[in-house]
Amino acid sequence: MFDKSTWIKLPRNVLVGHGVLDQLGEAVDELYLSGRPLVVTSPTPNELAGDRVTEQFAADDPATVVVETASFESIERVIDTAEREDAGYLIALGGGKPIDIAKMASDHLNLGFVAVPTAASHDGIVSGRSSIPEGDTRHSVAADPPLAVVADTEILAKAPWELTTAGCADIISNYTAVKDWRLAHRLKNVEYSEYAGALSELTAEMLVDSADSIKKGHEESAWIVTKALVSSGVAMSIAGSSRPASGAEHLFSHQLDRIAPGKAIHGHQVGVGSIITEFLHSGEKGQWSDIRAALASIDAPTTASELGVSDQEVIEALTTAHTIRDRYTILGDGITEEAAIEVATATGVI
Ligand SMILES: NC(=O)c1ccc[n+]([C@@H]2O[C@H](COP(=O)([O-])OP(=O)(O)OC[C@H]3O[C@@H](n4cnc5c(N)ncnc54)[C@H](O)[C@@H]3O)[C@@H](O)[C@H]2O)c1
Ligand SMILES: O=P(O)(O)OC[C@@H](O)CO
Ligand SMILES: [Zn+2]
Repeated sequence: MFDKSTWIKLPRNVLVGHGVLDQLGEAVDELYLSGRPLVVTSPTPNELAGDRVTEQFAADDPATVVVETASFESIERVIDTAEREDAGYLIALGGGKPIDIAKMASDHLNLGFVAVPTAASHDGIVSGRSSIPEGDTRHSVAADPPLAVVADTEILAKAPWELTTAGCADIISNYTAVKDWRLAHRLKNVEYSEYAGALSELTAEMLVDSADSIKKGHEESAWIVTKALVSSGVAMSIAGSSRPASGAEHLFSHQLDRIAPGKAIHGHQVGVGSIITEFLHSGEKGQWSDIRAALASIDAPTTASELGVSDQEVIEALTTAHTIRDRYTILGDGITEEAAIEVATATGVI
């Protein structure tokens, strides 16, 4: 008997481009949401674009809640505000933090939410994944994706450049994530989606092919990376997990978040992780140097010192990364300290 089934959750409206923020009201109208919108934002995005968002919903008396940290306390505050203000849906305005918070809160409230990213910093801004630190856990969990994404490249292009290069590096890391996924499929019978794997790889390839156009101050950079972030989010939705975009390089990054908190940002850490894990996959003659060159060409870090972490922190993250999640990767049951030093040295990371 044929017994396969799948449920792919995707945004309905995705607007990317110059000035599309002014079409937010129109994009929301098409979703048949009702009631008051609650804008979930953080201080800088609120200053930059809060009024442009709320004025489009003036007839529905919008409310705003400003959050600062990605925490369960922030999610509680959004839930309480939404209940108190009788919100009908949420609009997340900002970088990854307000979007993750709104994603989790809207899941809890059974309300729809719309994402208005102001930074193209990682592929969580469009995906069905949310990442809120809980105890020792740093990786994402499933949460319904936004019903719509309105990504204004004029705003995204003015965000700090390192956030855009982090978004690019998060996409480049898809190369090794897919290698890890295939490995887990071969060795551990982990379910693999050819469609999601191919889309994720293609997304990384297209971004690298466009690397020459990714330059500070060019709005086209925001356009290229945001389209890639959407595509990577779709790959995760097809897979029903973050597997197409998260392998050992992400385990390494999640460990760095615990060992050296606040020193480097997600995309930059996974980029450096990807150089290392590509070497582990394919050896000296593999494509690790292509990944390193692609990262360098878009101004993303390629070494521990550029990340602002110590060599010892890199080694500790590498040797312990396999323990943090039930996700088989090239790190297998763990690599020794000697192996970690060797690969980090051979790739010039330390
Ligand atoms: N959901 C996922 O799958 C996923 C994946 C990776 C990371 N994350 C999470 O995302 C968060 C990191 O994302 P982030 O770096 O976007 O965080 P963020 O929302 O804190 O934004 C980073 C900084 O950039 C500022 N900013 C945003 N847009 C700006 C703009 N246009 N101009 C000037 N400043 C601007 C913000 O005010 C903030 O200070 C972390 O909490 C991380 O755990 C989630
Ligand atoms: O599930 P994780 O490992 O948090 O990955 C989600 C996202 O960062 C993939 O780019
Ligand atoms: Zn990521």
